[in-house]
Amino acid sequence: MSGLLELSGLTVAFGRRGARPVLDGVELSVGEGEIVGVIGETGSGKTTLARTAVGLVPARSGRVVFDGREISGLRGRALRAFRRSGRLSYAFQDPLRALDPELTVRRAVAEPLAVAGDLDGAEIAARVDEALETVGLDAARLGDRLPGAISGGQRQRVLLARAIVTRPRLLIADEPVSALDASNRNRVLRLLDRLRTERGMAVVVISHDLSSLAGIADRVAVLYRGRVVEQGPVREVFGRPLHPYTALLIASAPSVRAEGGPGAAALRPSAEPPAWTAREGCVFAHRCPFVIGSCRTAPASGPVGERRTAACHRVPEWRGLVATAQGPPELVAAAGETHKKAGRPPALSRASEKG
Ligand SMILES: Nc1ncnc2c1ncn2[C@@H]1O[C@H](COP(=O)(O)OP(=O)(O)OP(=O)(O)O)[C@@H](O)[C@H]1O
Repeated sequence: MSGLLELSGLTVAFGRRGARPVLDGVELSVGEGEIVGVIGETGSGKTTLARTAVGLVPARSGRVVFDGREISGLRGRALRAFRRSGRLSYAFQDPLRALDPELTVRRAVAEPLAVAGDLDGAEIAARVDEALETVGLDAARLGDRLPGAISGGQRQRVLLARAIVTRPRLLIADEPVSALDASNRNRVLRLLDRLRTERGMAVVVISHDLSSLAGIADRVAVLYRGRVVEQGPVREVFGRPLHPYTALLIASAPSVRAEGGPGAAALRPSAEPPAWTAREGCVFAHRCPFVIGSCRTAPASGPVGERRTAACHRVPEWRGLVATAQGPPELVAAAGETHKKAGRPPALSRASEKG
């Protein structure tokens, strides 16, 4: 059965020919009413994935199919008409930059409907009130304010109201909670869950915050350097990651780490700079403590069980190596170390990458 949104072999590159793709053969499917999380470190391509899916960035190759129609092939007027329809909606990452500072809340939310041109003024006003109410904002009190005169949490909800005012079948929300405090974060997450339950709306949530996704996502896709290295049901992926990169991400997020799962020290990547371009092999090979020859030369992909994929040649044997500390010497050495610094381990910062 095909999903509502199907990305297949999606490759995107910016700039000169031959530049390393920002997205490289991405496969992702989102079903009706499903919540899918996309996680990965800064620069892994999450926003580019969202922007390509909604037609803001052209794909170099591969396909984006929404509701049975190929979007990646649309150009000019046909693409504009599809985007105006608002059936596939995108809530941008940064509300302060995404909202016009000179448009009141009411006008900002009304804009997608005004652009679509299907409704008269009274109908638009009613839909705007409905959208603001859905996100828990008081239209009478806040409707005439400018973005600069409301709180960060309210701005985030205005952005969501604007994204759902067209009653989309799928919403892609780019880091919808990253700038919010705990209470606003929970409010926005509950809202996304409610939209799915009450309207059957599918949601793709891009987030750095694994614990947020653990609470609402059905499935999760892990992006690293433009490739989906693992995907599957969120409980399974967070509970028993099958790609060493996923394990590293999760080990660095104690709030979602399963009891007894490998710690970040045991997974500390090799500090060696990459000696090859990872186009053919695994994109994590240059950082992976479990690397073997084939990781550098052959793509590893494919299903691991019915609903999971993990692009790793050493699934599941690397997990056994961690458990018994019988891995390669650098792993055993790494396993004996502890990260003295609190917070994000150096392994996940872009500074540690040279390739
Ligand atoms: N329009 C563009 N032109 C050139 N390079 C771009 C463009 N957009 C994105 N990139 C590059 O593509 C890579 C992926 O960027 P992207 O914003 O998709 O990552 P991300 O995972 O969303 O990061 P973050 O979590 O920081 O938002 C980065 O190296 C970025 O500099």
